[in-house]
Amino acid sequence: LSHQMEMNPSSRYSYDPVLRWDPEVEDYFNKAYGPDHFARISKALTRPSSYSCIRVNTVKATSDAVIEKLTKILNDDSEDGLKLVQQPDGSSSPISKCQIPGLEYVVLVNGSGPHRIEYGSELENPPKEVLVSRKCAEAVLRGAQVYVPGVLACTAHVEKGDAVAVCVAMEQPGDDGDWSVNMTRGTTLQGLPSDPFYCERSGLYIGMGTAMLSRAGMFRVSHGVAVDLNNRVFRLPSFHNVLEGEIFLQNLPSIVAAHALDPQRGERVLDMCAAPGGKTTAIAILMNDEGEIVAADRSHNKVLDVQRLSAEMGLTCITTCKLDALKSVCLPSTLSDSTTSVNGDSSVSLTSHSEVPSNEGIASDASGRSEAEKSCEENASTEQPNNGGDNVSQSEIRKNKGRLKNGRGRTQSQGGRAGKSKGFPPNSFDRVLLDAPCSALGLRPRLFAGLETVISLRNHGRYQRKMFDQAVQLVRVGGVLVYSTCTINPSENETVVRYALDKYKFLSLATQHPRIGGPGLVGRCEFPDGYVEEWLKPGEEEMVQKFDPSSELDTIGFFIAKFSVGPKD
Ligand SMILES: C[S@@+](CC[C@H](N)C(=O)[O-])C[C@H]1O[C@@H](n2cnc3c(N)ncnc32)[C@H](O)[C@@H]1O
Repeated sequence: LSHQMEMNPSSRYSYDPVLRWDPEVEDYFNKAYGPDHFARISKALTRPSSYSCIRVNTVKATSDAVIEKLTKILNDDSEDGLKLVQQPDGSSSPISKCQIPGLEYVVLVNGSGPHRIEYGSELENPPKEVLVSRKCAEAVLRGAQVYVPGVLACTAHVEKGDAVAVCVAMEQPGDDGDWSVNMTRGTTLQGLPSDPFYCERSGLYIGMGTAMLSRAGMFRVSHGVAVDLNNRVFRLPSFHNVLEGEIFLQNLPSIVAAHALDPQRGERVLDMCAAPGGKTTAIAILMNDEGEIVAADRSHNKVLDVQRLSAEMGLTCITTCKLDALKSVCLPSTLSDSTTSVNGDSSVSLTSHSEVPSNEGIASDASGRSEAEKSCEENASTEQPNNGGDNVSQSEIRKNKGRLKNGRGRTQSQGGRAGKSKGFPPNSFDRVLLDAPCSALGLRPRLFAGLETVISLRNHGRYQRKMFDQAVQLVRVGGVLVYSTCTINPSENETVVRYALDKYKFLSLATQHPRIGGPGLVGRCEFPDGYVEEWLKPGEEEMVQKFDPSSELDTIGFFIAKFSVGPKD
């Protein structure tokens, strides 16, 4: 295949990635979905959704006002990011209100692609190239620019202003079975078959652009745009710095998860794995900022991200704390007198910055968590769509901004510190959201999935079941518990629901509004090693929402289960 692509420039200089899976994982997903369906899911994962989804902060703005402002920006020649999505004939606007009942405050901005790009590729005269990391390419496919840190290699003699083709360096299998990108940053490409990654980057070209720096500059400076990618395979808007505080870029299923919780004004809600706060703020807006939402996360720095986002959106009903979801429940006897009350809850104490390890990585290692737990957490933190820049999350951008200007709200009032919680008494919340850290195998676009094994996938499920055991104790009788993930892996979705329903007889699946996702998987799976996994029972599949990346809705892969909590006795 590589040889053919080498000989045929039009297939070499194209975008047609094949997602690599661990063979046992591929077998498992083939069994779960059927080979054809899984092939479609796999293909869909390599592409971004065809639209961006914006949740309007209705506490500050209306969707009509936001549409008007975005349209103005779209027609402003200086706003390159949004101009990208303008229809070629300029006839119909790419901006519209979501038509799903109850989600009219969500604004959709259509992108386009895949486009055929003319790379000017003659065999004797190949285009100059810039090779970027996979993470950089995934961000670029979502609308980001090509930033300097993402560049790995470049053709010799590239000067500022040159036309360059941008392609992706993918992980390759090594002799030891591990995957890696074996390339020294700064490598010179010749455009010849003898180049590193020459065959491997066939079919992995994401656009044509203008070099903003010379080759030497790309590897000398530490930040800035390396290539202005003005001719892209996928054209999606970048909302970097656009209408801050009034809008939040969020995947549609995440917005639906907040609706599934059905929070009511004045209630007390716990968001157990809250950072960076996308669903927390969605819940707060549904509650019209009335009541109390406790937003917890085990990472101190990520808790600060939630604080910043809440402040930016002007939401005051959100209380944040650093808390390990595996230790969320405390018995009243464990509450010491010395704890400081935050929003009237004596189980939460403010922690001085010095008490919190400054290096989360070191803290994590010291906590003795398994590799699966750690990778689960790292993956999950990328759920937020990132159109803002290469390898720089929106929360990172916000953090930097926070350093420059002091926003109002809790960030300031708590001096940028996250209160450390000792947990909460049983039955102390009306509703709990467990948006669990997961393998993130639903996120799009994804160009590589080879690192997960069937064992790591099962371990994610084990970690989530432990969190569920805590969550279920914290919801009062008559309350609601919502469990969600951004993965297509049944071990983290249907299997967790089966576990929950079998173990806690007082739980029942509840109807979700809106319900726009598809059904869950019914049945069981027997693995070659004898391990058996149980999924849903007939009748339960229509009660959950499973967002299929290959379906017409064109969303990320996502799963939502809603439970009503009956008498616990
Ligand atoms: C899927 S993300 C949450 C996304 C968030 N709900 C949102 O919508 O913006 C999962 C989060 O779980 C956190 N996390 C992982 N393990 C945790 C634990 N043991 N306790 C609390 N939080 C944890 C991670 O730091 C990460 O921020």
